[in-house]
Amino acid sequence: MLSQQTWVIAILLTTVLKVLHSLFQVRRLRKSMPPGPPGLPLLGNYLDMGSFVWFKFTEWKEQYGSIFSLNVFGQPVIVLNDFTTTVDLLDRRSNIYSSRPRFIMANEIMAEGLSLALAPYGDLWRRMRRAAHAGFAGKATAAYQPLQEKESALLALHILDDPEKWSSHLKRSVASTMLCAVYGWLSIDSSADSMVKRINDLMERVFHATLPGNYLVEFFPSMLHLPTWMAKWKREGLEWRRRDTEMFESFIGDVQSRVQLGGSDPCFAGALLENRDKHGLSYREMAWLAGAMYGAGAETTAAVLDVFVLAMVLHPYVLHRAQKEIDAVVGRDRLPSFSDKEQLPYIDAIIKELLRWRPVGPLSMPRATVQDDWYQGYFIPKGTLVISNVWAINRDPKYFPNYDEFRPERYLGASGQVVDHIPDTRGQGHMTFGCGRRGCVGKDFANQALFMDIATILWAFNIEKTLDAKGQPITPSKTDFLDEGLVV
Ligand code: HEM
Repeated sequence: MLSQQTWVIAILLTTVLKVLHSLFQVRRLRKSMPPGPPGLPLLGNYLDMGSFVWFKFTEWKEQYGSIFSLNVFGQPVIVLNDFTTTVDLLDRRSNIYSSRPRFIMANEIMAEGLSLALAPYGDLWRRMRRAAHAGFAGKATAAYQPLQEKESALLALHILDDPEKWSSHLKRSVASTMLCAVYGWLSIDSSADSMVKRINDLMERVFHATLPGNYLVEFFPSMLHLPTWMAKWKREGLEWRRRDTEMFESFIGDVQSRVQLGGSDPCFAGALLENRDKHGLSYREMAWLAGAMYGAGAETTAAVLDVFVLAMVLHPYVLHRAQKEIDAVVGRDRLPSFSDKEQLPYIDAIIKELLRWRPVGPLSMPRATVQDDWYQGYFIPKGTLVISNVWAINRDPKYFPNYDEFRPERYLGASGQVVDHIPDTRGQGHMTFGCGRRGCVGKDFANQALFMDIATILWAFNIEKTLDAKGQPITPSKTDFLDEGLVV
């Protein structure tokens, strides 16, 4: 057995050697990589970044163009800033650009490597992604429509009862829809529900662990080999893994018991269990996959609905035009339903514009390359971290004149129907769901949920500025951001 001192020396030595090696290597490589800001010795561009880094990237886009490179502590990074470059690499060269960087704490330690969203490109990701796609994408999404209609009506009732708490109602409603879709649960009454709280705490820990700088092991992977008695973070991470695995396994176990008794509503976890052999997933893999679907879908969708409320307060003419459309198609005797969708193109245009105007993930999720590549005469080495600057991509003046304005009309043609004028986004009209094999697997489900919630809210309510103590309307800022890790 090695002594404590030997461990520390061995790990320090390996770490120093590896850092020096990558620093020299990245200096040499950057000569043939896309251009970019020079950076400092050792740190590279680390200090240039700070918070709300997508603004800095967008400034650099003006200077260096649609693709530029950075070096962060010896890690080569490229940033993609327009539709063409992003689709060329992430979609057309999906076989090279579909992995994720290593998330040692968030995936390897805390999730036993079983997080679909953080997993490297490979067999486990492929099996999980296929199962997620079968349950949540394309035609499968229609099965969730009755649930989404019911949850939107409940959302309207809750807002009617207590309009001041609109944001908590939105969170509750999205969490409830996701949990019912994943586990076939009955509606969740409150966003303070103990199960919702447990899963949200887990998600918060995961987001915290994915942020650069929170765990040194991300920069110095050899620290992973430290024994637990020397590394509190590792002890904690493994304990969280034990508890979270237990929780997810109990959720899916509960679905299994209900299925066996013949009393389970159709749900994603039920379908996973039923198709277990076809997807080739173990019990534990299914448990983590089901949990991941909730985690990836809840905060993101709720954040878009918050942006919707902001956009309506700031642009009453949009609200009035949408309400006119709804009144003409739906009337006052019934709630909107999915059967109205074709006749409500302005609602679809609002959703696209919300996702374009304030992407809740302005830098998407990072990718990593699995082999060396050349693009436009530039070298992109294996292991490069790839960031899509969705903020800049969605504000390309070539496609979106006056890009800072919230104007759903930009997605409508002369006859008032939604037009697909952005090449290669497969009808989305923005880059907020990412693209290629690793793009958002829940985008159809999310678009559907947004449609039902937004149509129902606009049918039921006006949304207006609140008043200050003197009775004057308060205009909320359109340029303040709250960065919560996964969503902004
Ligand atoms: C409006 C709401 C949503 C937004 C803005 C959003 C956005 C994203 C983005 C940007 C990515 C990374 C894409 C990439 O790497 O190119 C992603 C991945 C993912 N999303 Fe969504 N998402 C939303 C809703 C959902 C929902 C409702 C679900 C589940 C039903 C979901 C499940 C996932 C999963 C599992 C991944 C990881 C996919 C992988 O790594 O293979 N998302 N999402």
